[in-house]
This record gives sequence, structure tokens and C-alpha cells, in this order.
Amino acid sequence: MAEGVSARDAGRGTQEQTDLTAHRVPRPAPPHALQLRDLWLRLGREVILRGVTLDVPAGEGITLLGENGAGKTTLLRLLASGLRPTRGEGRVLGFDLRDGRAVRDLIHLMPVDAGLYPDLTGTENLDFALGMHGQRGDAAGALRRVGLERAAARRTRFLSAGMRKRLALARAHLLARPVTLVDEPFANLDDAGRQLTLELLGDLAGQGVTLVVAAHEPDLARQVAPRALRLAGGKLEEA
Ligand SMILES: Nc1ncnc2c1ncn2[C@@H]1O[C@H](COP(=O)(O)OP(=O)(O)OP(=O)(O)O)[C@@H](O)[C@H]1O
Repeated sequence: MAEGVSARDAGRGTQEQTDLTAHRVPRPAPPHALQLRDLWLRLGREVILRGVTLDVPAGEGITLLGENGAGKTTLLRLLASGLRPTRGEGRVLGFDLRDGRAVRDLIHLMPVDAGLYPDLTGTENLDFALGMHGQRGDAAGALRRVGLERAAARRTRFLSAGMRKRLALARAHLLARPVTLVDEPFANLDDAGRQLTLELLGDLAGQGVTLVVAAHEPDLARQVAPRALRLAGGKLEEA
């Protein structure tokens, strides 16, 4: 990443910069969304990741597979700079994983439990997330899209697990961060909810967002994130 380019500018993509300079310099190669080099992670006594190396070009979709306890959630947290690697290097759109501020500006992690504020309403949760990224967006439209109009003024703690999942998906869709990590997006959803998830994640992929989808439903996840990787024994391999 060029010096002086903020994470937020990187998040908006390189189109504007490229257009301004197209007549003077060759168009730069798109940056890798994720670059991991021999990443190790120990939590307590357990070594969860044992030398993970990975290159993900910007815009590529990754389905992350692995048995219960394999380390998928842990890897997503590490990519979102919620955990520090014990050893090794990692970059998100050129920014070092240890640069938490820059990375958090570029990434959105939708956690398995949806990660919403229970005392905020649906609308307030969406508006808060937008504000954190200095973004504007149509919260009401996003709630309509996921069939949660009635949750707009309801505190999130009173929503069902599936409704919370839909709200979290609406938030991820609205934010459309350049790297979007989703942990078990199909869990707790009915058939219509799973279809909606495919549509919203498909929209993000269509916008050039790099998706990493941790899931136990490879056939569903690969529809929006075609490259499948499997975590086993702390190692990451093409599935
Ligand atoms: N804070 C922590 N401290 C110590 N160990 C942890 C911590 N968080 C997770 N682990 C351990 O890391 C391992 C990987 O857990 P993780 O939640 O990443 O697995 P997962 O692949 O997402 O599993 P699942 O499919 O069940 O969601 C587990 O053995 C878990 O006990």
C-alpha cells in the first residue's frame, strides 16, 4: 500500500486514483485482499494455527471449512485483528494485521452469534455500525430487504436467533466493507432465510467485496464463495 493512503481510501477501491493517473502510469495490479505467511496462533496451552500461508486476490470468495473446533472462528477473529498472531505475518489489503485500526476500517466480521447490541433496536444497530465507519446508508431499506420491518423499533434482545442473523446480514450488506468475514451465516435460518443469505452475500461478491465464509454447508457457501479451503490440525489446505 502506498504511503499516505489511508485504510479508508483503500476501502473505497483504487478506481478514483487509477482514473486520475491512468494517462501517466500503468494501472496497478489489484492488491491482495489477504496475504498470510506462516501464521501461528497459540491460545492458552492450545496451538490453534500451525503455519497458515494464504494469498487471496481482492474480490475472491473463500469458503472456510473444518470440523467443530478446527479453528475457523479463531482464524476469522485473527483476520479482523481481534487476536494477534503468535508468529508469522499477515496483511489485509496491504496493511499489517497488527495495525488494528487500519484493518478494522477495511474489514467487517459477522460473528456466529451475530454480534449485535442487545439494548439497541434494529435501526439503532445499523445506524451505529454505519457511524463507526463514517458511512451513510438506508437502514430502513436494509431492514425491509431482510424482512425485519417490525424489528426496526424493537430491542435486539427480543428478536429470535434467526431474526438476529437476518439483522446481522443486513448490517454486513449495508456496510459492504472491502473484506467481509461471515461466520456460519446459514445457521439458525429457515429456507427463505438461507436463500436471502445467498442473495445478500452474492450482492457483496458482485460489488467486488472479498468474502470469507466459514460454514458447515459447503454446497451453499460455495455458491457465493467458490474457492474452498479446509482447516484441519491447524493447517489450511485447498479443499
Ligand atoms: N479464548 C480462547 N482461549 C483458549 N482456547 C480457545 C479460545 N477460543 C477458542 N479456543 C479454542 O480454539 C479451538 C478452535 O475454536 P474455534 O471456535 O475457532 O473453532 P471452529 O472451527 O470455529 O468451530 P465450530 O465449527 O464449532 O464453530 C477450540 O479448541 C477452542 O477450544
